[in-house]
Amino acid sequence: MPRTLNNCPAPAKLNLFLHVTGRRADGYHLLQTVFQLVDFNDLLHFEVRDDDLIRRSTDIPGVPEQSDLVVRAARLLQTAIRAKSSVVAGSAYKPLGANIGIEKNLPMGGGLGGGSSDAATTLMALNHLWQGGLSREELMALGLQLGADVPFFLFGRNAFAEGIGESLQKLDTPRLWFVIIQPGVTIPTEIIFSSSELTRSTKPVKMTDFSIGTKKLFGKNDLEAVAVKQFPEVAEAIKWLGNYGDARMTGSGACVFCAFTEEHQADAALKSVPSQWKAWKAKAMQEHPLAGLL
Ligand SMILES: C[C@@](CO)(OP(=O)(O)O)[C@H](O)COP(=O)(O)OP(=O)(O)OC[C@H]1O[C@@H](n2ccc(N)nc2=O)[C@H](O)[C@@H]1O
Ligand SMILES: Nc1ncnc2c1ncn2[C@@H]1O[C@H](COP(=O)(O)OP(=O)(O)O)[C@@H](O)[C@H]1O
Repeated sequence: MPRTLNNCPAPAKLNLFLHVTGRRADGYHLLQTVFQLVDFNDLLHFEVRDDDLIRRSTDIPGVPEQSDLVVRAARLLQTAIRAKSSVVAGSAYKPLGANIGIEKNLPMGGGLGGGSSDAATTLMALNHLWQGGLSREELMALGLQLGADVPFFLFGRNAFAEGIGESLQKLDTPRLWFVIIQPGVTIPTEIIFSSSELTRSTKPVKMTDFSIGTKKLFGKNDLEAVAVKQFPEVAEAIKWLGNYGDARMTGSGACVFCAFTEEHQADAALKSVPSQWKAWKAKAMQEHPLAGLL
């Protein structure tokens, strides 16, 4: 049985569009979105411990170990495996622990789903190392307890999502290149969703309305209007990137992106990004790099 899994990617997602179609009784918003995986990622390293401790071996400024989604994901998985083993074996099950290292590349509060992706990678890697035997569906249900974006990363394919993001249908998306700009602000998701100015009644669309290569994949992001009003930096980045094409915000921001059909077009845009902003080029991926673990 392997004891370590190193260099496990936790890729970013882009919301190619994001419509808010309603609100649930618990306050969570009903969405329709297209999730696109891209090859810009955090890197996680896992080492099995024989005791049942979960330790984060690298510090993430601003994220205490106990609230790190990676640590919370590992604990949740431990509990789920313990519950499953007691049903199956009915005997002495000894839970394992893990040391987890995180190389954080994805900006936090960026709308790239970094924390959620880290959590999903942790569930996939530790389920494998601990030989937990949980199915993809079981892991997705666990992931939803950690955040609305987590099931998508476990689903492992680009998707049309509904509900709060947990109802997923696989969708083939164009093989595009993206330039992503971090406009220098961090936007907590709840600030945008709790705004009285948020449009919550966009008319639902059908997945069959989409086809590869049409502009329909790139509808609007309902969260963008609220974000640009409160954060002029986001408006400025969208305006600048708009010189190269259809620029928009991903998720609840703050990052903005623009799609290109050719890599050299993305390179040209990236080269001229003003120096006050961090920016990256990323390629569309069809599948999560760890999909094979499940
Ligand atoms: C907006 C999206 C779009 O993909 O992405 P991000 O911008 O965060 O990456 C997601 O729906 C975010 O998912 P995630 O970041 O996992 O959100 P959660 O931790 O579950 O929720 C954070 C807070 O946002 C609000 N929230 C979140 C999702 C949703 N469908 N409705 C909501 O109202 C709730 O107030 C919740 O307390
Ligand atoms: N491993 C983690 N990586 C990033 N953020 C984390 C992590 N664990 C917990 N968080 C918390 O989740 C928040 C949202 O982070 P992130 O997922 O990167 O942004 P977004 O939801 O905008 O895509 C962070 O501000 C941070 O407080």
